Amino acid sequence: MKIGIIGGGAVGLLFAGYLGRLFDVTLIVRRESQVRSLSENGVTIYKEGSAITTRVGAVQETETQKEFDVVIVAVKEYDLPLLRQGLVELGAHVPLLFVQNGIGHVDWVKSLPHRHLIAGSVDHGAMKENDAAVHHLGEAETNIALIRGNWHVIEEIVLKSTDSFRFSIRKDFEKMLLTKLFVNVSINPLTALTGVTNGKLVENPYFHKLQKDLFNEMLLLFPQMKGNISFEKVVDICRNTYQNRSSMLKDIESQRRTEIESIIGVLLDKAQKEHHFVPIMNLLYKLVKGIEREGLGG
Ligand SMILES: NC(=O)C1=CN([C@@H]2O[C@H](COP(=O)(O)OP(=O)(O)OC[C@H]3O[C@@H](n4cnc5c(N)ncnc54)[C@H](OP(=O)(O)O)[C@@H]3O)[C@@H](O)[C@H]2O)C=CC1
Ligand SMILES: CC(C)(CO)C(=O)C(=O)O
Repeated sequence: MKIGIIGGGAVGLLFAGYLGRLFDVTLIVRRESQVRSLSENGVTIYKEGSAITTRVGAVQETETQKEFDVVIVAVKEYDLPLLRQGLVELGAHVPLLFVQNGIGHVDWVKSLPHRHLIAGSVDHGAMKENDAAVHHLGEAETNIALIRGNWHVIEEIVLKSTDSFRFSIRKDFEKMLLTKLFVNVSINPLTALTGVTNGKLVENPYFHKLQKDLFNEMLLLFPQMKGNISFEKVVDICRNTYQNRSSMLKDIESQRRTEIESIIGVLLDKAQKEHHFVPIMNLLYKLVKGIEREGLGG
């Protein structure tokens, strides 16, 4: 099975390192320097004191000629629009798997002409070390659900998946993405603003109380999720990814744009339309946007 992975960031490298042991994997990146680094070094995954290196292919996005059986899109949500042309050129028959947090990308994904579209929800913690190495912090799984098309296109990945990098099939992609959204709303902005790792949010009673209040604001917006997600799930993920610095914290630290729009911005629009009072979300959104604007994180 030939797998293309667009984006050699934390998640792209993690997927390439694990899937590259089982399949023919090519990372599609945007910098020539990263192609060189990957060709020379392969992808190294650091985990609990060990390091495993996997050889993978690497090409620059403009030079992708290979025919893929599936393409995993691992760029940030706000970088997706620029990929449209390239994805169309891959062919509408090529199944695409999107791993972005949040729900801001769903309508855009649905607007693609591709026959098989799959949503992914990544519970792993991944922290990029350099262009060819990533830390796997917190063993978890990747949930996947069909947006449209059929399963057989991705069955092999699920069947061959191993315990250290497991894929689980979910029936309802909206419910799956909302579940992850509850997690990201309760972790990412708080870690981005306080600078702590995920695990500290459940250890520190002040942060933990804020997490709970945020979770309750989420339930106001999505009452249908009441029986589907519990606050314990958030706590479990914080513990599982104890040492991880969330993707939003890493963005703030690197003075990069965050995914706050796709994680909280879309929820504030919903709250306004439906007349819900979500003061903590509002405050966190404005603080993250303000810090992002001033480039204060570095
Ligand atoms: N990190 C984590 O623990 C988790 C992240 N996620 C989700 O996964 C997605 C990716 O996150 P993450 O890996 O952390 O992000 P990173 O910022 O680490 O990586 C994004 C990568 O995309 C690359 N990229 C951007 N545009 C293009 C393009 N046109 N062609 C090729 N490559 C491109 C960037 O390249 P360059 O290096 O050149 O800028 C960068 O390497 C996000 O949507 C996030 O929400 C989900 C769960 C956990
Ligand atoms: C699961 C979690 C919270 C891991 O840090 C994540 O999705 C992220 O960092 O964006």
